[in-house]
Amino acid sequence: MTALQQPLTLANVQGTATVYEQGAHVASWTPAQQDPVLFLSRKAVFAEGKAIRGGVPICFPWFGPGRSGDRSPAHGYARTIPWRPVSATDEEAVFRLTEADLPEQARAEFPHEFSCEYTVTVGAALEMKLATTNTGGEPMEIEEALHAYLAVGDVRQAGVQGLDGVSYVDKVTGKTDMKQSGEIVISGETDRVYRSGGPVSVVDPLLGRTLRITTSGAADTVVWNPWEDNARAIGDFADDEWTAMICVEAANALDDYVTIAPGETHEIVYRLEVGSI
Ligand SMILES: O=P(O)(O)OC[C@H]1O[C@H](O)[C@H](O)[C@@H](O)[C@@H]1O
Repeated sequence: MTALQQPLTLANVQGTATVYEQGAHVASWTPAQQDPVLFLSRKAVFAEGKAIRGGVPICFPWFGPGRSGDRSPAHGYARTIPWRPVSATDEEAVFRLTEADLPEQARAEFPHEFSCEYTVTVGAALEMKLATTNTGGEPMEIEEALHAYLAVGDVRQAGVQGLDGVSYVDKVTGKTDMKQSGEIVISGETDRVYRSGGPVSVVDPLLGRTLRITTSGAADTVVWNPWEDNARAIGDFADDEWTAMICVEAANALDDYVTIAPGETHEIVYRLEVGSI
């Protein structure tokens, strides 16, 4: 496997982030005088064609195995191929991906002309905006997610707030008509597509902070923790790391796929801030 090039570093007085060209993948974000906010596995592999375990993978043009359930690779192509750097300052980096960047097989499976522009803004907040333009002549259906891995002290003690009363699909049990009651407390394998785009807070008493997530253009919030047994089965994830992370993802998945008309642009935005408990 060929190792990835060094990531781009965005550093200013308010915070520092690193972004790999492969996947336009934000691998870390550390606001000034704070601990890292994104989880990155110590077994993450930084190699061409391999998704990085942690940070913020971009899932596109489908999520997981897609709404049909038979798409491969998982989460689409965008996280494993290089994006083109467009511009970079200490605060903002922009990357682009078009159909011309996709491998041949991908173009057969996703036969659309498009331009994805991804803007990462680093400061006291981390903001990621994925703008997808349909540059072809036919309507284009996409699924997508900004699949953020958040670092927590111990996931069993953290609470995810903001989804009380929201209906969700439970991908662990296969039940599609679930309804959240109160805050989410992780007490086993969790893989849920909530039918709401936030705002959501992860209250973390151990690290003494609250991670605040606001999104736009996302119909869903995905919450994922593999728990103990599944963690062991993931090669690029250490056995004990499931306690130190939770994924809270902005998504348009399952029935919430997006249809983009020719010439139109769809945007999904994920904004992350750190607050006190
Ligand atoms: O292992 P990956 O392909 O990166 O996927 C990791 C996870 O991503 C999402 O959260 C999905 O909802 C999960 O079903 C999946 O297991």
